[in-house]
Amino acid sequence: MENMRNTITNALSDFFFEYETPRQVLVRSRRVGVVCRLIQLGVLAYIIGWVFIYEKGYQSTDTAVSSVFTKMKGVGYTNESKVEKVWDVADYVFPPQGDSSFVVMTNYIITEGQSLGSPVICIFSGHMTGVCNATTNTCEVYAWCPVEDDSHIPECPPLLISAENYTLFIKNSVTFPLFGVTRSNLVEGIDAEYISNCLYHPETAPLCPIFSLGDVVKFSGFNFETIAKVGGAIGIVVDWTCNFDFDVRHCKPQYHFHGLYGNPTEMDQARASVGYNFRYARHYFEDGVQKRTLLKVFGIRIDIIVQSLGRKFDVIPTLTAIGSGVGIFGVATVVCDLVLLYVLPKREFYKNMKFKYTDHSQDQVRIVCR
Ligand SMILES: Nc1ncnc2c1ncn2[C@@H]1O[C@H](COP(=O)(O)OP(=O)(O)OP(=O)(O)O)[C@@H](O)[C@H]1O
Repeated sequence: MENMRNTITNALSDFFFEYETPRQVLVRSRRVGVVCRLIQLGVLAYIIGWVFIYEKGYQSTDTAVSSVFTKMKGVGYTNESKVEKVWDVADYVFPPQGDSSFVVMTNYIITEGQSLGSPVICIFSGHMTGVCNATTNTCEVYAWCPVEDDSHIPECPPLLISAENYTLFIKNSVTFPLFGVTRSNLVEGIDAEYISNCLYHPETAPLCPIFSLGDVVKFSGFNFETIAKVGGAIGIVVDWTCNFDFDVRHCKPQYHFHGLYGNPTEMDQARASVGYNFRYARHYFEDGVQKRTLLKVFGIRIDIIVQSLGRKFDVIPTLTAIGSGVGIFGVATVVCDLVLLYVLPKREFYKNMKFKYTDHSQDQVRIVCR
């Protein structure tokens, strides 16, 4: 009992009144010294250059919630078979509400005066009447007639080639909820007077929110005449990459243009379905008969895509980055130890210096000095 009490007392006094510190072995070797310092330098460069400066590991990040409005302007003119028509924004934009994704009609095939009369024989999709002719091998369908003839797409030039001069106004607002910041693409200095005179250009007017359709097509790498004839899709990316360690006034949008579908090389690969089109009908009554004008619309579909990344200094990511950097410094010690103990000619000598061997009973006990 007495022995046990003494043992516990000794253990407690050892625990509270002793301090252990690792023993260091100082190796005077140029080779190991240079290897170790080079690795440490590499790790330091990685932490400062990559983690802190390039990846900005000292900042927390957030993406924005956003809304986009668009408005097209411009007038088109056609003169088909001596029938003159003026096309304004209410005629050539689908849908007209100013969505972030819309189509600007650049070419069309029009079928006017279609009606649903008594059952007629049409080689077109319709409702089967059940009346068939065994001699001609045809069945009657109830459909809109006369049927559309889309075997020839107007070209040289496409009917609304003047769409090249239409202008697009983009209104975009973004909010970074984590940082409580809201920004609009009508940034400081973009006032009513500026908007009424400016036209976007990547170098001379990079913040102007008015874009010429011809420029949008050109910047996305398309040929206007080709895309106008058969249709295609273009993405306008509004990029908000902002560093909120600086004044929010420096948080400004950048515009990028991407051809999404319909460039000439894609068209060669996708012969089965070239371009982009859809059908649209305008209904009316004439002498009490329901009629419609059918349009097969070829157009440029524009998708406005908002991309955002906000950054701001934060203690937690900073400490995490420093902590992981300090941890990586341990790599230098491991590599240098390997060189020292297994590569150098005097490795046995260093091994003896680093490890202390004791003869305890039969087994060799190795004491590691760090
Ligand atoms: N597609 C566009 N091309 C050129 N300018 C445009 C375009 N859309 C709008 N604008 C101009 O931008 C400004 C703001 O447009 P907003 O739609 O907010 O106002 P508005 O007075 O209702 O426009 P609108 O001129 O269509 O009546 C107006 O001066 C307008 O003329």
